[in-house]
Amino acid sequence: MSKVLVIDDDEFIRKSLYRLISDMGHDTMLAESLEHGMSCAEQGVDVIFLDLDLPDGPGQDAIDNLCATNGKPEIIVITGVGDNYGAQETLANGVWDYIRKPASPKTVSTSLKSALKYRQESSGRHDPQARLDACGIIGEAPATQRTKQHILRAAQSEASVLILGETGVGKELAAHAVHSMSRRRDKPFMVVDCSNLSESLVESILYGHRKGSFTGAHADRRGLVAQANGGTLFLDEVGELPMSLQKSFLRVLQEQRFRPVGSATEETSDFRLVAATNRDLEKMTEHGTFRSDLLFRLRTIELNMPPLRERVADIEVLARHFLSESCNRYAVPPKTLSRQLLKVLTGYAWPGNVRELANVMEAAVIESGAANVVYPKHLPSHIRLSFLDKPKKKRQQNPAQEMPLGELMPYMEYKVQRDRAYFMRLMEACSNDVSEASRLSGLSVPSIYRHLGMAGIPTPSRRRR
Ligand SMILES: Nc1ncnc2c1ncn2[C@@H]1O[C@H](COP(=O)(O)OP(=O)(O)OP(=O)(O)O)[C@@H](O)[C@H]1O
Repeated sequence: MSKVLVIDDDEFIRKSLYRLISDMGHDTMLAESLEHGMSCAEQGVDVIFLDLDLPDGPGQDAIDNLCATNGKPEIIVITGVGDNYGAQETLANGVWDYIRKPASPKTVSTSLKSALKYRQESSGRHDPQARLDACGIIGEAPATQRTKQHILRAAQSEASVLILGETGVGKELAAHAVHSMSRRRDKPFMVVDCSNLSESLVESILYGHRKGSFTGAHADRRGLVAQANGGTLFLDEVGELPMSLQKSFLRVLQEQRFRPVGSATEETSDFRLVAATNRDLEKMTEHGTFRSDLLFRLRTIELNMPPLRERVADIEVLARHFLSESCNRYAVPPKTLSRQLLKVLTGYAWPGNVRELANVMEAAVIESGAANVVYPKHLPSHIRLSFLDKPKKKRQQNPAQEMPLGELMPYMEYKVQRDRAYFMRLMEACSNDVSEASRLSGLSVPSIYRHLGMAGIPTPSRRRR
């Protein structure tokens, strides 16, 4: 017996669905509003029939939250003819099915049965969340959890997916996850790196060629499109796809037919398309460097990968992961991260995102040598400097600015306070290593000691040479 929730403000519909679903042997809950529906869904349900026009808001706005509830339910939208939120948008949002009212009992029961069958099969294989974790996507920050939910839903559909995000955010990882969680998981995942397609060989790389079709074509060769048959074709850096190729490629995407170079006949390939880019494709279409019809074809589902600075809560777990990965790679005993180092890492903006963090942790493992704790001094200096530049509290940024006129302190006193804040932060970033502080600040070692003394900061004992 499965648990089914009906969220609809129309009492007649609620009652009819209740009878139909209960007769099918399922436990049925009814809710007349989004708020009530959400509290029922929190109890864990398998399928939700969701009306879009509800008294306390549009149903489509609640799809994400309903999908994220305990039971990770499938959603079947059941909506009146007048609603302008269309089937395409709904399905692109990862909804299981879209039914128009008035719906026959057969339509409703068929849709419910297929959703439940899918759940049974997929839970038999694995818990979707566990499968997602197995795809190697680390992080539990709210923005990451939302992304994971979107990946899960994208994987359940067959629609084209366009993954957007800055460099190094994990777009390729997400594309892999969409494939590994889809019904095509046992078939090939073929990557086309569009930034690396040489104009002369591009057609042969994508569509293959026949022996003798050009100099150097010594044998028949299958292209990436043919190799993706049954699986997923991943167009990485799709914004770099040469304009000259965009038109012919659009046709291939639409018809799933292509002609190998030198062949008289066309071949077909049943592939699911996933593309990724860090470029602004909308803007590119405005500038005429990307075809709008191709963009339209690529982005049935859009997945936005948030930058690392918007999921600070993930930095620690990712840093630990890359630290342990690098320790294994370099066959050194496991290391731990110092508290100060975590502060520096979480305060940095990570323009290169997760890839930059992975590289930094690898460099820190090398830099820390035999030490079993990694300190800020093992980080590249630009990261430590950014920590120094960053005010701890607004007040320290410029104490004078926030000072009411009546409280203006004598300049020398103000300067002492500012210096003290700087040197405290410097020593924290350098884990109290004066030579390191000297290197980072550009001051001599004796000068550092002098400043520490003047600022009343306890001085670390001088190292013997
Ligand atoms: N959430 C994550 N958990 C674990 N590893 C991650 C995560 N996100 C990214 N990575 C790792 O970071 C590196 C960069 O990720 P990926 O290549 O997927 O980024 P990208 O957005 O495709 O980059 P680019 O735009 O430069 O092609 C990879 O080694 C990937 O495994």
